[in-house]
Amino acid sequence: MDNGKPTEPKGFMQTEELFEYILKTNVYPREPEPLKELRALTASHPWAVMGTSPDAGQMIAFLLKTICPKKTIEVGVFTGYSLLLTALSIPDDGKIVAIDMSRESYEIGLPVIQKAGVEHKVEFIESMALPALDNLLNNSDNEGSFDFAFVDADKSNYINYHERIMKLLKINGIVAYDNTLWFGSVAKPEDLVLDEFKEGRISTIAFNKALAADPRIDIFTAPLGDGITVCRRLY
Ligand SMILES: C[S@@+](CC[C@H](N)C(=O)[O-])C[C@H]1O[C@@H](n2cnc3c(N)ncnc32)[C@H](O)[C@@H]1O
Ligand SMILES: O=c1cc(-c2ccc(O)cc2)oc2c(O)c(O)ccc12
Repeated sequence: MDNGKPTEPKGFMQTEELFEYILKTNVYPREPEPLKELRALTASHPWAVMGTSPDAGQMIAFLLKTICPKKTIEVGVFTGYSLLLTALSIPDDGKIVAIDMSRESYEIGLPVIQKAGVEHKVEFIESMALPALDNLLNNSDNEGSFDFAFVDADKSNYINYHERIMKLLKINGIVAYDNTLWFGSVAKPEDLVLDEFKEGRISTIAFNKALAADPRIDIFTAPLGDGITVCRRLY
């Protein structure tokens, strides 16, 4: 990464022309106005690249509209692209427990969430994610009560988030993990990977291996954005 910008573009699985084609043909024309507005608002942020890729976002919105979740968790909010798309996709009485250590980032996108009329669905928790998840688990009402979770925070902790989310999700509940291909580095030999991707590559490879071996879940990985792995809790 140079000035916060990774050298590998999003949509690295396709040629740049093909990725642009997908965005122009069916992602941007279907992207709700508030999400366009939030993306534009975030574009000048030095860490804009962290926002969920709109093509992966479209898949998450599709999933959410299919399962109609009443209780969801988001780990890693930033300026709120994935949070707003969740809020726009779940029922009016659905709730999102949204966890991020930075309220400042969340507040950048908050006016757009308010204007879209979906703030009532959001309970924002400013905290490190692990203690926040443990705190949720301290209340036994939360165990096995969530329909959906989206994880897009510090990649080295995904395995720790997974253990907690398995307890918070209902059986048949769904969790989606972003960045499971970490700019394509997971499939490259270490010596061909730029230094700035090496640490994330190691933790992502270990995480992907742990998910593949986890008998509690069904999984698939979609090569959208930076790679997104979707799991369903089986028991
Ligand atoms: C990739 S961004 C999230 C992008 C967001 N999903 C979106 O669509 O814009 C990662 C976020 O995780 C937060 N984060 C990183 N490590 C964290 C931790 N240990 N606990 C809580 N939040 C964390 C950062 O503050 C940052 O806002
Ligand atoms: O370039 C990034 C960096 C992150 C990132 C780094 C460190 C953290 O503690 C959290 C997140 O996340 C990204 C991301 O989610 C993405 O979709 C693209 C790029 C990056």
